[in-house]
Amino acid sequence: MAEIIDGRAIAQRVRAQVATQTQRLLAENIIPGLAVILVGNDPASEIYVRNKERAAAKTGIHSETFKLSATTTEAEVLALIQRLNHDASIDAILLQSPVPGQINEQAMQDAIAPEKDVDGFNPTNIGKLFANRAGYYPVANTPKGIMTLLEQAHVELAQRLVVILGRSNLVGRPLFALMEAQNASVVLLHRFTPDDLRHQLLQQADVIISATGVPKLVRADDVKAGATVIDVGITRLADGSLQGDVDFEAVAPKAQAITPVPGGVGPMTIATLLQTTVELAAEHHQVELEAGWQNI
Ligand SMILES: Nc1nc(=O)c2c([nH]1)NC[C@@H]1CN(c3ccc(C(=O)N[C@@H](CCC(=O)O)C(=O)O)cc3)C=[N+]21
Repeated sequence: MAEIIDGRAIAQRVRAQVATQTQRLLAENIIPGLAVILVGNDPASEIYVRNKERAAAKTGIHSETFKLSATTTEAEVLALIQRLNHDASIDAILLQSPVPGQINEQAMQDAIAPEKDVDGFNPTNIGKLFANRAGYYPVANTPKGIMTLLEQAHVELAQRLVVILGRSNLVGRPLFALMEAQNASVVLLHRFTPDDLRHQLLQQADVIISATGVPKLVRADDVKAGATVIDVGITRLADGSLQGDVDFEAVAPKAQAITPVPGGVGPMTIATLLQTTVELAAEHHQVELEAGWQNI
């Protein structure tokens, strides 16, 4: 039976580190500031934003949520982003995805100043990630949190085969770059990958990351004995329960380590968002964070 990677417990340790780091910044009169922009009323986004507000408040980060109606124009969102870009009390700006159809999400991501781009969606930051540039720049928090989870679970990546399902800008693409930078051999699959090819590649994988939103896509016969399985998918079923991309009951007995849904990757995303906010604040004020503080 696999080790079940406890995302809540690891997220709790990350948040405790963020709180300690925030206290150090506060002692120097630096208040890390996070602005979240939520346009419209997507129910999943509302839950995410509420959880984030609560977590930020507990760590001492100043967070402001801007709730805009579903009929907000692109010009209004742009004006808000530009105001926050120039607001010295704000270190991190997050535009919650998805946005209503009248708003061009890419144009908004381009408008967020790269040094306040807490999601790492600005092309400048994506370019640095894919070029494996040295120095600090923000990276999307779900993939960054998955790297922390794997490190905490002592999962080796160098020389291993990693198969990622799903090529979103939020998860699959940045994760590909992060894993490859750790000397894994990485394969990025998507909805146009033929089923038989997907099965063949999954069966060889040392690490499987699934981020598709297709419930129970990854089955026991897809998984090599001893593989590590990270489930990023969250689908709310008709009965209100949450289902991941992985058939957990069937896969867990074969895996070396596996994340549950809920309680796996989700809590890490929020903790890592707070971590990135503090890192951006430290960058803006040219404060060195304690060496090794991420070694939770
Ligand atoms: N700009 C932007 N950045 C994001 O990072 C972003 C986004 N937009 N849009 C939506 C997705 C989704 N997302 C989640 C974060 C936490 C949980 C989470 O805490 N999940 C809990 C369960 C929560 C529940 O019970 O519903 C868990 O898995 O244990 C889920 C989903 C961030 N996203």
